[in-house]
Amino acid sequence: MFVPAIKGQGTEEQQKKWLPLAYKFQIIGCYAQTELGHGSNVQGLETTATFDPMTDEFVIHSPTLTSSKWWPGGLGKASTHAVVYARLITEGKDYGIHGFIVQLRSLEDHSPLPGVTLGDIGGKFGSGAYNSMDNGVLRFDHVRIPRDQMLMRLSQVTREGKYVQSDVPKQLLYGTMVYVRQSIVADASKALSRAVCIAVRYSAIRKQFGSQDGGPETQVLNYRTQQSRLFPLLASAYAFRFVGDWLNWLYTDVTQKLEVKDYSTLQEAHACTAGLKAVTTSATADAIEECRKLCGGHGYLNSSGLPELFAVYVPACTYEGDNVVLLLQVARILMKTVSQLTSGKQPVGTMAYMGKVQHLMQSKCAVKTAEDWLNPAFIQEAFEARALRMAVNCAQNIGQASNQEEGFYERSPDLLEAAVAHIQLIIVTKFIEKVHQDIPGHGVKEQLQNLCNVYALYTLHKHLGDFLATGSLTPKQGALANEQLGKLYAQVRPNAVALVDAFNYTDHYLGSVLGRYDGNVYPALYEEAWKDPLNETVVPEGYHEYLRPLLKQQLKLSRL
Ligand SMILES: CC/C=C\C/C=C\C/C=C\C/C=C\C/C=C\C/C=C\CCC(=O)SCCNC(=O)CCNC(=O)[C@H](O)C(C)(C)COP(=O)(O)OP(=O)(O)OC[C@H]1O[C@@H](n2cnc3c(N)ncnc32)[C@H](O)[C@@H]1OP(=O)(O)O
Ligand SMILES: Cc1cc2nc3c(=O)[nH]c(=O)nc-3n(C[C@H](O)[C@H](O)[C@H](O)COP(=O)(O)OP(=O)(O)OC[C@H]3O[C@@H](n4cnc5c(N)ncnc54)[C@H](O)[C@@H]3O)c2cc1C
Repeated sequence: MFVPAIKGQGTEEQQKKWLPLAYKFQIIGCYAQTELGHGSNVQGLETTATFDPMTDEFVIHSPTLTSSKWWPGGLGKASTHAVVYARLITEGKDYGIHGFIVQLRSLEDHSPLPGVTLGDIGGKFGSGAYNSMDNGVLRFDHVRIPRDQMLMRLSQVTREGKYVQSDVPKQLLYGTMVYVRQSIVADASKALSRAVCIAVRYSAIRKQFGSQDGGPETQVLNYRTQQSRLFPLLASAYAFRFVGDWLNWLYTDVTQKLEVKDYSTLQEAHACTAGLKAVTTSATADAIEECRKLCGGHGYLNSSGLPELFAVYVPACTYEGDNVVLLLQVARILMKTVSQLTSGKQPVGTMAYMGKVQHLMQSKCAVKTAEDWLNPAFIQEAFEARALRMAVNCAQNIGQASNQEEGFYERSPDLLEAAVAHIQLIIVTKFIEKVHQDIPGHGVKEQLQNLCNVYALYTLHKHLGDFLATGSLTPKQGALANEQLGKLYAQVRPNAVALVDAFNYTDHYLGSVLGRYDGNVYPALYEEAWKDPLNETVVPEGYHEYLRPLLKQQLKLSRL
């Protein structure tokens, strides 16, 4: 994040100076924004950067305990430099949060520079999976840096100490986070596909119950409950891959527009990266845990690869923006869009469907049979009607409050659900668009169509309350969707293993004895057990100190 921050907020000159050093690992940088007292609320950060016109320097300082930088990855032990986000103060005025390049450690002996206190913040969730990352703590005691180490693409401070705001939106300060959020959506698909690959392969080899006359037991992958839990996750892995590909296109397009000072899609980029990051990471974290449970007891073994994958993945719901905070950002933009509908201003991009407000507010879903749910037009319209009606309902309720902000606060739980509905519509839309494309490979398109319908109808089933409460569907149509879902699971089953083999993960990358390509799980589990350090001795350490005295004492007591 050190590099994209300099790319996005540094001048050409600053990029020429600092990026080659970073690329060649002549310096190691981190992104020091979050503090002990503030993470979500960036504008609440307390670290100060005060301009000293006498020396043409900024004085970086941590005025309070809560201003200590806290969490930045790589900060504790590895980084020599940081992009530090601090309150810019010049001529006695606080201009808010800006980025500054600050050297933290000597390039000679890696010792912290004068005025810099550095360390690691300690162990984290799980069996240490994330402990390979030195998330750090950093405090400044009046550390001086040259004025030209303020990232000056978005705003500048002159030699005399005058603050100058460039003619670019101040939100570009948040650009690095937008970049990382879009990459996290693709990462969600990778993490989810790993977990699903393990769970599907294991479910194909695991047999339990159902033996007839001594014959083989039933593959657990054949149980309807296993399919109804697992196949929506398989479909989600593909859904997140395709929406992640689209989001990368959107991000690239916005970045190109920014180059020519076209800021027209900045808001769309923010809403989509924030919302898709929130929805895909929450779903993926839940799905990895579900995949662990789908593997029964063996899923709880470290050798299954699932506990570590879960422990490493779950902070994705928090880092790069807490998911609730990000969804509320989406909700704010939805409310702004709804308020503009009466002005005649046509919504664009992923909000364009809201322009069909007259139709969508009164449309009646035309589904009459289970098979009708295989028609993408019916799915698309149902998801559009749900999302729009939820947004309009929120806007109407907010409108009844004494003031907008109070209303937004009071209705924030409902706004959260409206934001999720909008983002799920984007994911469904992009999946439908993908399967409408020419897709090579014999039968591949049909399989992806099945998965697209599984993702859409599973999501509809899971959020049926929204669809019924907004009148977007009738209970009968909801039941027909569930009926169709069961038929789709039967169509996915024969290709389930092929659909996870298609991720083409090596056994090494998968890191799971349950997900081995050859399915030879039981010998691998047995072999792996003996590698456990506890098995280095036949009689366990502690026997003589603890077990033997206890056993002897109890034996003696029993003879009394
Ligand atoms: C074995 C297993 C192995 C592997 C497992 C598999 C995979 C692992 C997965 C991934 C690993 C790979 C990579 C991981 C990558 C990164 C993770 C590491 C580190 C994480 C780094 C961090 O966390 S960095 C810090 C992140 N912090 C945040 O996100 C802070 C969130 N807060 C904010 O963004 C802001 O404070 C805010 C937006 C919430 C509020 O902003 P503000 O106070 O300014 O107020 P407003 O809401 O009024 O906004 C003002 C206007 O600005 C618009 N806006 C806001 N944000 C943006 C934006 N980003 N872009 C554009 N516009 C923005 C907003 O809409 C308002 O506009 P108006 O028109 O209404 O004025
Ligand atoms: C593994 C990991 C790596 C990280 N790496 C970095 C890094 O490299 N650089 C960096 O700068 N930071 C990093 N962070 C910090 C991370 O970005 C923040 O933790 C994250 O942005 C969440 O902010 P917070 O901790 O202040 O959460 P809080 O905002 O304190 O969240 C606590 C609760 O408050 C709720 N909440 C907060 N505000 C609102 C609101 N307005 N309305 C409703 N609910 C609200 C949240 O939903 C949440 O439930 C990392 C964090 C982790 C876990």
